[in-house]
Amino acid sequence: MADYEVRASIVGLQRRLEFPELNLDAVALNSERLSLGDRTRELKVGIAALDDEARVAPGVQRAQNGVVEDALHEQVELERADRDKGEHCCAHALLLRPAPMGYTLCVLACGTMGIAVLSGVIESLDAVRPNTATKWESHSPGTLTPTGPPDASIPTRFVACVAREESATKLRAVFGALGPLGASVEVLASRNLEAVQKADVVLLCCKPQLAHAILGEPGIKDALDGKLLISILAGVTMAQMNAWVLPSTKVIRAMPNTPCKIREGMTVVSTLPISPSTDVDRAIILKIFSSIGRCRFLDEKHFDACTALSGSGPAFACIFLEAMADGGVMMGLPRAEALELAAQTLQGTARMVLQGGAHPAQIKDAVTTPGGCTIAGLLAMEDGRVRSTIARAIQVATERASELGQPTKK
Ligand SMILES: NC(=O)C1=CN([C@@H]2O[C@H](COP(=O)(O)OP(=O)(O)OC[C@H]3O[C@@H](n4cnc5c(N)ncnc54)[C@H](OP(=O)(O)O)[C@@H]3O)[C@@H](O)[C@H]2O)C=CC1
Ligand SMILES: O=C(O)[C@@H]1CCC=N1
Repeated sequence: MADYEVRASIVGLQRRLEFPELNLDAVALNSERLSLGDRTRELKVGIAALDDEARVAPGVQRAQNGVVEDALHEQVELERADRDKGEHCCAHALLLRPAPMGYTLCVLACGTMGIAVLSGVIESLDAVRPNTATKWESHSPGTLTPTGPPDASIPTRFVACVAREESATKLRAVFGALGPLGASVEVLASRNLEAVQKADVVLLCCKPQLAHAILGEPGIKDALDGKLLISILAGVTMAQMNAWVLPSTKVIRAMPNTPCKIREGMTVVSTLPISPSTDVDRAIILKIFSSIGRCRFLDEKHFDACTALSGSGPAFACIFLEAMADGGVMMGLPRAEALELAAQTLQGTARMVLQGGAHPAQIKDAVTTPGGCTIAGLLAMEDGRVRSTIARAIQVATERASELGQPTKK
């Protein structure tokens, strides 16, 4: 036994003990190495001993009382054949994991939406708005400005991965322009496995038809083991994704939209399955999406409709916006002013609904003077069947969303 301990000490210090599954950064057979102060937060430190709790206890005690108070403690029992002696030995290791200091968020396939979400999150972390209340499901817009002790549900390290080097170069410029935190984003091209390995939480933002191939790349399944995988893909179901990853991977769907980029997004998140990590996962998801707009949970069965309404919605809203501006231009308004008037009018009206709680019909009626110009315009719109046209657009888009990421019908 003693031989083993000495050997463990030497091996441990020189090449991380012979327990690779522990992935220790340092090993202590006594408390000396634990006097590393704050550096222990960045290290996984193991105390190993052999079947001799008495010898471990003093070091453990000191560690708990002093240096890494809030570290996560985990008792692990190890068995190894002692090759020197041909014996089967047992070792106990107490792992002192670093206190959580945030996590690594990987945006896998960081295109239009990946950039929108990641830029929004980074800007929210950078924002200094001391009096802004934390925003959860029903408030907007929000901020992730960290106050007080480090929050394990806030991302602190970022990896973005794309297919092509030219996209990576573009991404570095886009994120670099956001300031120091943006510049810290690690951008990789064609290195999906490495990106996923580095991550604690993966936001999958590829085209729906690419998901199977990307998740099926060698090593990706294992790299996702136990991790939270948030997919923003239209049409690709949880059942599909669950079949493409290990059972230990926690798959969630989210449907954000492009206004996330300016932290005015609308994101719907699928209801979380109950698991030991539900609360943590919920906090992580809310911190991401509430920081970049509104966020609400809905059952997955509604996802195709949400994809059409809020995912595609910015495109539909812009048709209406452009049309209003065109009308102004037709009547002689300069283009820029017409666009400003239309955009601010839509924004103000939407805020009356969201913030003031007004019903759209109330707002419409309040504007509509009997015999006035508004009713004249409204009737012209009804003649053009604007309402049913817009509603049908959502219907058709929903139907199309349900086909995305599905095998093509012959
Ligand atoms: N656009 C929107 O408004 C919304 C889109 N969505 C969903 O988001 C997803 C992405 O859409 P969007 O952002 O518009 O798409 P983009 O085409 O803008 O982005 C796709 C990204 O995938 C990368 N990519 C392609 N192949 C690979 C690969 N093999 N490995 C890693 N990365 C790869 C591309 O990299 P490269 O540039 O190097 O080719 C690009 O960065 C879709 O599933 C869509 O349904 C959801 C809500 C709204
Ligand atoms: O058009 C699309 O397929 C994606 C999904 C939602 C918005 N854009």
